[in-house]
Amino acid sequence: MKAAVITFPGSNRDGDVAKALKQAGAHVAHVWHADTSLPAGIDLVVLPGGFSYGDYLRTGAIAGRANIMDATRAHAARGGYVLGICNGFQIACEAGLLPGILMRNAGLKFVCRRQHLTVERADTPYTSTYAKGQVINVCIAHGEGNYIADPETLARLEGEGLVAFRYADAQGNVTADANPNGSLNGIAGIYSPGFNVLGLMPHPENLIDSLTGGTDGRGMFDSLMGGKKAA
Ligand SMILES: NC(=O)CC[C@H](N)C(=O)O
Repeated sequence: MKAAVITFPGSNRDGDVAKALKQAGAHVAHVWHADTSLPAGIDLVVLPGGFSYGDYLRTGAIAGRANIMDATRAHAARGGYVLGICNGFQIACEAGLLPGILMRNAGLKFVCRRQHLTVERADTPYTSTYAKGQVINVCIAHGEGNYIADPETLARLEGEGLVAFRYADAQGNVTADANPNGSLNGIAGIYSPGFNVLGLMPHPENLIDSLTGGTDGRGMFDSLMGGKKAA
């Protein structure tokens, strides 16, 4: 698989996600946000985490209008994979790749901690190495992860099974206490209707090595590479 990792001014997890992709067996190209086209033969576009444009205006709002986003939208419209992680999820929403928006955390504080998630379904290109309902332990680091959508959009996401992950406790209970940011229905990530676009606030790219926190994030990259089981 060929992946393009986009770097925006203020991206800071582009190197991390490139490492995770390479570990899973992907070929990785680095692409600057001001470029107007993607390298030939790209299967996956990654919008990485960070603080594009210092989170000014609204987080992701300026990056969502970068030159490369036209090519990214065209790639998604062709059914190509787009993975937006944290700031990348915010950018994907601002660019119209995914519905809804990420608001300031309900507690108005930046939250950096370990977090359990439920894997809502295991029949998608991003989750085939997980089990449905599996509880994974990853990390979060964001100030604006409070997922909001209008009631019709939320009902559609739920009705069409487009919620990818929810914030949960260690037992997999989706409770207000386990919700770090106030997201509606505990939503931590969502898919596009074709399951080719995934946006999520947690950082799977930082859970790929048992020496540094665990491997619960590896499955997402292994799934994309064709579903081999995470080691
Ligand atoms: N780690 C990140 O990507 C942070 C995302 C964003 N800048 C926020 O704080 O909400």
